[in-house]
Amino acid sequence: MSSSHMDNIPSTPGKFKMEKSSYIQRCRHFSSVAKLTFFVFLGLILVLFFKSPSTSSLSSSSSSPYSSSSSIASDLSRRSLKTSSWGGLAWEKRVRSSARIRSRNGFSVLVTGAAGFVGTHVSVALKRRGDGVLGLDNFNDYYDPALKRARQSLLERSGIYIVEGDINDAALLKKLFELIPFTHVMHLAAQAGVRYAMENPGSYVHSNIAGFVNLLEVCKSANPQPAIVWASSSSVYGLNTKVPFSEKDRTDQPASLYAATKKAGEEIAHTYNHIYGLSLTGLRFFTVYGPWGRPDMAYFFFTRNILKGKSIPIFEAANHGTVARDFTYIDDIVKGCLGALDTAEKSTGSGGKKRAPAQLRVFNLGNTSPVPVSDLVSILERLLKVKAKRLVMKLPRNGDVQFTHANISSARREFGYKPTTDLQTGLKKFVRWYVSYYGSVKKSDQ
Ligand SMILES: O=C(O)[C@H]1O[C@H](OP(=O)(O)OP(=O)(O)OC[C@H]2O[C@@H](n3ccc(=O)[nH]c3=O)[C@H](O)[C@@H]2O)[C@H](O)[C@@H](O)[C@H]1O
Repeated sequence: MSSSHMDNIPSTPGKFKMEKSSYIQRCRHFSSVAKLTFFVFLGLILVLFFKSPSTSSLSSSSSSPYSSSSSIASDLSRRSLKTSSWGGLAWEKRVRSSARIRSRNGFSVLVTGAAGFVGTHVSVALKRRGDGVLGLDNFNDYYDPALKRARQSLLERSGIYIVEGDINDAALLKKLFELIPFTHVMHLAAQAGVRYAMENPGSYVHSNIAGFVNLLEVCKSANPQPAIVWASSSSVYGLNTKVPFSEKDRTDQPASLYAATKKAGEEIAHTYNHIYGLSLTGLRFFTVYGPWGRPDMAYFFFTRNILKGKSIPIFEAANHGTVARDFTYIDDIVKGCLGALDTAEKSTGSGGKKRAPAQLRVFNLGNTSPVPVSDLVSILERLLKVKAKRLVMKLPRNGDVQFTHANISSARREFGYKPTTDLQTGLKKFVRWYVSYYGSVKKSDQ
């Protein structure tokens, strides 16, 4: 445990050593054991002090309910900038090989969050059509990292290498851009989940704001600057009541910190586009589901709990009001991501300077047909052939909105986005995957 604490002192080991050596020199002037003890004690306090910003940015109940970990120390280590060893000729060879373009006019794409749900699917699709793909992921334990490792194996089989590191690690990002002149960045690394933001607000700031800024800083200085497509969220519509949600609607009333950090991302994108000429496209995903999905999402843990005979909490709004989502199937989202990449114009800056105005876009990627959560449960019951133990409860005030509904005309116009999978069809594919992945579902204990 203590060695991992030492490992976690972010980017300060050199500084720490310097303090230690000057401390030793100063010790020579103090002969008494009492003074020595005092300085050792002071040193310890200083070390704790320098560690405190990263510590205090995380709430005390920071472990994820979706992971097996329950200690703050574990959370600190997963948020650490420490990157598992990178560098060296063999590593560079893997990076280059993964990013090698194999089709005429193909892209070379850095996919952040490549071991995540959407990241895995997008990476495979890009590779399949001949683009060079390099993944980046910090493999944090917000939810079961074994699932992320399984996705990694899947990508490995397609020839995609995932560099293990955090988007806050500027040295690593710079190195990757030194090795590969990425034409595009598909930025999907984020702290997801609406309700978890109340438990661990710091993780949202770390990944969705600080990490995004760090990535943009590296992109703006890269030569050539890549075009960036990144994951925003339907949650930015917050308390907006006008339906369906259009990109022109107001997004200044977020209902969760998650939504607020995604909205902040959109404003940050504006800034980097304005100052540095970075081409930026934000995609507002609407409750994406499907095979290899996220275990923290309702459709996923409802499935698990129904199969285990456990009750599932189904939220309803005031006066028995329906809670509904514009659930969007992963394959439709992948098409939207590729469409956005294909229509992204080049960034216009170089050497960290803007040369001309650059493209700045935001698109809804939804399904355009909201489904009540209770209907989602009915579909799962039919597919699983098990009756759910429904526990209907009031929509908690923890960031959830009552409904979402996407207007997708903008994405349709720009790149022909047209979702084709209804919830019944998509959930059927999800359930088939779930059963094959977890084997005998009765035994599954994720
Ligand atoms: O579109 C987005 O941008 C976001 O989509 C997703 O958020 P949500 O739409 O909230 O999905 P999800 O948690 O699966 O809840 C689904 C429904 O089940 C209801 N719900 C949930 C939990 C529960 O115990 N009971 C319940 O009824 C709940 O009220 C809701 O109506 C992503 O997680 C998020 O990262 C972000 O990408």
